[in-house]
Amino acid sequence: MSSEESLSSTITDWLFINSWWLLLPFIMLLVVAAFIVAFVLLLYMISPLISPKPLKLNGAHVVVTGGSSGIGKCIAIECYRQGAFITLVARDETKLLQAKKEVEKFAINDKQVVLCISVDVSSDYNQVESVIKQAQEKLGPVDMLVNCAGTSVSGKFEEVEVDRFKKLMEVNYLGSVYPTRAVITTMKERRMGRIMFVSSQAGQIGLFGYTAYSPSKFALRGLAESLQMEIKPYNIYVTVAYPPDTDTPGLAEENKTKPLETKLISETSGVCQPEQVAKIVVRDAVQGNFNSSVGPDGYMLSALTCGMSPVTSITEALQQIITMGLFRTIALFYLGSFDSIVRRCMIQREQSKSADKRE
Ligand SMILES: NC(=O)C1=CN([C@@H]2O[C@H](COP(=O)(O)OP(=O)(O)OC[C@H]3O[C@@H](n4cnc5c(N)ncnc54)[C@H](OP(=O)(O)O)[C@@H]3O)[C@@H](O)[C@H]2O)C=CC1
Ligand SMILES: CCCCCCCCCCCCCCCC(=O)[C@@H](N)CO
Repeated sequence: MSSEESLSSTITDWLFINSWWLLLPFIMLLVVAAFIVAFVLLLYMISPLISPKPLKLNGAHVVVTGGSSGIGKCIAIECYRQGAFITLVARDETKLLQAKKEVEKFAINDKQVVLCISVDVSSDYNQVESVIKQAQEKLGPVDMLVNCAGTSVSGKFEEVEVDRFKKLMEVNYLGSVYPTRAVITTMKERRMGRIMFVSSQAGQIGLFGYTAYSPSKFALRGLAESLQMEIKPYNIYVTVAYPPDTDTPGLAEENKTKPLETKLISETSGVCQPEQVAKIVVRDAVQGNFNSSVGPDGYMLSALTCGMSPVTSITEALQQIITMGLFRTIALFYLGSFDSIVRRCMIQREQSKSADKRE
């Protein structure tokens, strides 16, 4: 007896059936079921990967908090030159008016408007809600909200004043929650919209000197992920931007008190121009990409820290799946070099301290 015959007879014996072909319908049923299961699984895998329809910026109303300076101002310009109507939000009115003039230079038609609103985005929700309402009355419902208002403090943990920890959480985190809360209901009703949170590379990796700043930027990621899951069925897309050091008045201010360690470590991913950052993050928000990174280090950091964040394209998913192990290996070398920077700086400080004492 051949092995095939023995197998079929074993099966038929076992099932008390004399002719194996009686099993054919069941086998076919099994095959069909397996196909259906595979198809459903594939649909499940693909469904989060379907890219949204890009937002048309021409004629759209874009609100930019922190729009009077640095990255925010460049984001406003980038949207304006694509035909958007802009609301700039910040505290200082003179800076706002100055920025409005700069943005207006990039008009592409004579209907475009730049509106300025002076408010502290972090202090009182009702105030933020009422100014957003005013802006919507003048320029229509908000199509895209860019949460860029923010500030930074760097210094060793024990040297940062205690109230700074609270301040940074208020401005960088709550200052993004409040404007978002003020626009979300209308966006859900209209079943469209984009919300951008400007985090930082320091919102993907905790670094020496950023014990107050990093947590406020990490927090935005948690907010963004949770919110995205809630509002995706309403066709609203969230983008988190992670820029490296960027040449702005904010960075110049931060550099005045930045520890040497923080400077040396941050140099790894260099300094970008705000125009370049604005181009990339606006493009990603328009496309509805959840993640927006700048530069090669930014790309690696984002792939490495994608965790359970949503994906918005098949290419992105494949890149993450393939590169994760490799990038973790590279990251270990970076971490080693950061540790050695910190150790060298400490030794140098101690040596110069003891030299001072001897004098
Ligand atoms: N520059 C960099 O290296 C990087 C910056 N980032 C982030 O990008 C964002 C912009 O940074 P950058 O362009 O450097 O900053 P700038 O300091 O140049 O500009 C900050 C803007 O935010 C506004 N702002 C600050 N606090 C408030 C507040 N409480 N209410 C309303 N508006 C406020 C400022 O106006 P006013 O003071 O008048 O209110 C200004 O328009 C920040 O969130 C920052 O953390 C991320 C990575 C790198
Ligand atoms: C494969 C792994 C690659 C790892 C690369 C790591 C690079 C780390 C550099 C971090 C730079 C942080 C800049 C923060 C900028 C900022 O937010 C402030 N300037 C705001 O004012």
